[in-house]
Amino acid sequence: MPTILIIDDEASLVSSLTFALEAEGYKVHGAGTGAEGLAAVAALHPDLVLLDLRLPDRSGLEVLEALPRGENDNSSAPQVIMISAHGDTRAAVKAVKMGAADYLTKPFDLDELLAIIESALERRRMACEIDFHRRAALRDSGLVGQSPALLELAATIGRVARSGTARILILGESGTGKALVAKAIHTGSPRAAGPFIEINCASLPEQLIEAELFGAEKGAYTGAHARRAGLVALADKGTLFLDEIGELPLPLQAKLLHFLENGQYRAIGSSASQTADVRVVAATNRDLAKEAAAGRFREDLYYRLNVISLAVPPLRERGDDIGELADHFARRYAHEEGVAPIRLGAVARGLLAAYRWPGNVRELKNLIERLTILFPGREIGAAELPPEIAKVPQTASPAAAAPAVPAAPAAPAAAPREAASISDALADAERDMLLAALREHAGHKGKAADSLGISRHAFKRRLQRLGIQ
Ligand SMILES: Nc1ncnc2c1ncn2[C@@H]1O[C@H](COP(=O)(O)OP(=O)(O)OP(=O)(O)O)[C@@H](O)[C@H]1O
Repeated sequence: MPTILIIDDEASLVSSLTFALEAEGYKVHGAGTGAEGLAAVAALHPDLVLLDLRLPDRSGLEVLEALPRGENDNSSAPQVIMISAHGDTRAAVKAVKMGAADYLTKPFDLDELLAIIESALERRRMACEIDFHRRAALRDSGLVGQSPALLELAATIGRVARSGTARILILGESGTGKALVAKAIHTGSPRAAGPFIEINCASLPEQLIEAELFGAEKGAYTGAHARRAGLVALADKGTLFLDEIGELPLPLQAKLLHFLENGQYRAIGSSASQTADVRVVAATNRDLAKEAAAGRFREDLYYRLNVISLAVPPLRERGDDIGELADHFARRYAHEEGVAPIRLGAVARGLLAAYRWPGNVRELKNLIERLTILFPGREIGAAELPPEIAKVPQTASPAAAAPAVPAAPAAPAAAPREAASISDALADAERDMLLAALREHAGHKGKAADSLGISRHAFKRRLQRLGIQ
């Protein structure tokens, strides 16, 4: 049952409207002043507010300004209908420009009021529904974050996924989550029951990528001991995700173009054409238009791939997502390591928010993993953070919400090379701790793991990752 709040100082109007609206099945509350009205909105979270333009303590426009807004996906904001007296029309129109759903001039007809209320509530229901679907799509995709930029991305993913065939080019800096976006497109598409196959075009030399993509006959090249199916064949009825497409060697670009144009391809060493029903989603952190202009990427392939392009924003433009992602990874790594999660203090949160994150979510994820190992269960302050983050200049990001940062020389804006040095510094610290624990326990891994408060399995995984024999 929708809740309506009437903010009006005319007691007789409030009581007659309350009577009429309750008879229509609404839950109704009244408030006689702007202050009372704002308190009632905060306490009752009404679905709709009937707001008089003239109130004893302040104007209706001031109250409207102080109410939660419906923008930025805040679908819980109430719909507002202004009630104006004769001669107040200009103010009422201004209210609509400020976000009110509609206005009525006294004296008004009850049927007219009911029709306006119903259509405003319908609008709110739709906003809530869209919001619900966006958030559900985000949850299912595994993309953590609630920033307007991410919600917008989730909405676009939902729209583009539906077609099931349109090719999509995902653009964004390294580590922003392009692979997760590709997976979300697959999961939200009619191909969801089919396979999702991923290949990183930068990971293999040319001939191996060709064999990987299109398959090869036995003996087609040195080392091809058996016939192998390509990923294109494996992705039949599903989605093929070509990560780092900008790195695909030129001769292979021609073969991919041929496949995109007519759905046909040929395995290495085979004379027969094969077909596959595949949706191609590609991703790159390069400016492909520029690469094409420079002759390093085929222009025709670029246009074939770029039917719809989708930009994943860098982490530094996602505001509150940084804190939410940090908490998410803190819980996840604590669970994996079998330790208590690290806690981020206010200073650490401010510093993380102000840092530029050249390696984006991947860099944040790695940082939280290392902090979990080094300081399980501890509160993280500036001292526990790597110097590049602890010393971030306050002006580093316009969105920076950094609290007082310890006096530090203004460091230049962080560059990828610095990110590598953060990782190196943390890896060194981790290596020292692991080796010290091993030495202390005469090479006994179980005891060394116990002394660091992590499981034996986690301990061995770390040794392996750091290449410690
Ligand atoms: N919004 C997010 N929520 C949770 N995890 C995320 C999010 N974005 C990225 N990640 C994680 O960060 C890491 C990097 O993401 P991903 O590999 O998708 O980035 P990418 O843009 O494809 O990087 P590259 O261009 O280097 O291939 C992954 O482990 C991914 O799971």
